[in-house]
Amino acid sequence: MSGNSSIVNSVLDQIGASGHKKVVYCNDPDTGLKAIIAIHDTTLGPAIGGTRMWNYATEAEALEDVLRLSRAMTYKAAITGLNLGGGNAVIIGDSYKGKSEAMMRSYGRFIKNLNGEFITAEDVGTNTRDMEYIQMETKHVTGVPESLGGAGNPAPTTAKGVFLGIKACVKEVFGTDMLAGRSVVVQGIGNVGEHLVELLRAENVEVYISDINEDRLQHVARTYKAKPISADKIFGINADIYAPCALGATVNSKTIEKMKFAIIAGSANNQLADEQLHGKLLLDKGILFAPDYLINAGGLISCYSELTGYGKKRTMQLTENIYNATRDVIKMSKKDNIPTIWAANRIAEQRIIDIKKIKSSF
Ligand SMILES: NC(=O)c1ccc[n+]([C@@H]2O[C@H](COP(=O)([O-])OP(=O)(O)OC[C@H]3O[C@@H](n4cnc5c(N)ncnc54)[C@H](O)[C@@H]3O)[C@@H](O)[C@H]2O)c1
Repeated sequence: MSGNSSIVNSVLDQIGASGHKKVVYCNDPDTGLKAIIAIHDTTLGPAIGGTRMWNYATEAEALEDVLRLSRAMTYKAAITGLNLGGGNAVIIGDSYKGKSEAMMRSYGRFIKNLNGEFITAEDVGTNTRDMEYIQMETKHVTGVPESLGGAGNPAPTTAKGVFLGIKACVKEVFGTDMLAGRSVVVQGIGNVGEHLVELLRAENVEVYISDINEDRLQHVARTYKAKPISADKIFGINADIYAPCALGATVNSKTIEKMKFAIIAGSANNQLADEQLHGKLLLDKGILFAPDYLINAGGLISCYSELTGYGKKRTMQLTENIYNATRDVIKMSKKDNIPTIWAANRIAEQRIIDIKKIKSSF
């Protein structure tokens, strides 16, 4: 009995400490679905966020990931000026072997039961086909194929935003945003990473790539004339920019110590293992960090356009704004001598505070 209550306490404490509104555990033995949906904040609008399918070693690891991812979505929507809240979901399992139509539709029914409080889209381990299955059960899904009236895979728009974030940082560090001759390490060349490699190579950037999927690595290397490197080489390499496009927490005390990069700018969510500690370490070491949730907002913008019926033109306008928004964050960080992630957090939090006030005024 005491063991059970300590588990409950630790889960609820964790949810409370991160400021979450609601966490839903989904279990369907018939389809093998085990998922967690986390809703962080809905001040600005319904919570939106991807569904990640990953083979987590433990449920505790899955919970920690979904809590971190959903909080980041709140900040992403807020700083991008969208009327959306933050949420996210994880499905525990192997996305290559453990997925089925029934599982995705079952998951869609759990989302349906949230009555619009949570809207989902693709993330690591899920794709437009999965969103199509979810849409068979609920309308609260985006990133469905264009042939079904959706905006399609958000990854190309995400990559475009990351590319512009990189340019804004290069302008700051090197005095020009011309990328030719610069070098970038892209870690993870999946949906977003591959598009980013394409954009960088089109500007004659020297691109190093790394991925745990060897076939993909060789394919992308051949297609774009990028240089494959092994995972253990990433943090020692002499390149201008590190673009994390796989999973989070790759910027930590161990990796920062080895880094010779001038800039970190990529698509992965929650790149800093600890925003307070590692934000400060990067500032002290003179490495410019582009806040991940700011520069990877292109995908969210694409999903927002799908929800609101905005066209591609508006999606591109909002995505292009990532360049100036990144410059503004860098400016605030320099003026107040604070890490860029703290500056971004301030801007995002202020918008939520302001909108909360107007919502409670009448
Ligand atoms: N897809 C989007 O529009 C979008 C939007 C915002 C943020 N993100 C974030 O960007 C990242 C990439 O998303 P994606 O959609 O391209 O996912 P994806 O699953 O298509 O690609 C991820 C790639 O990373 C590789 N990988 C995993 N672990 C690795 C490791 N340790 N080292 C090297 N490679 C590794 C995988 O093999 C895969 O090729 C994720 O963190 C995701 O949350 C994606």
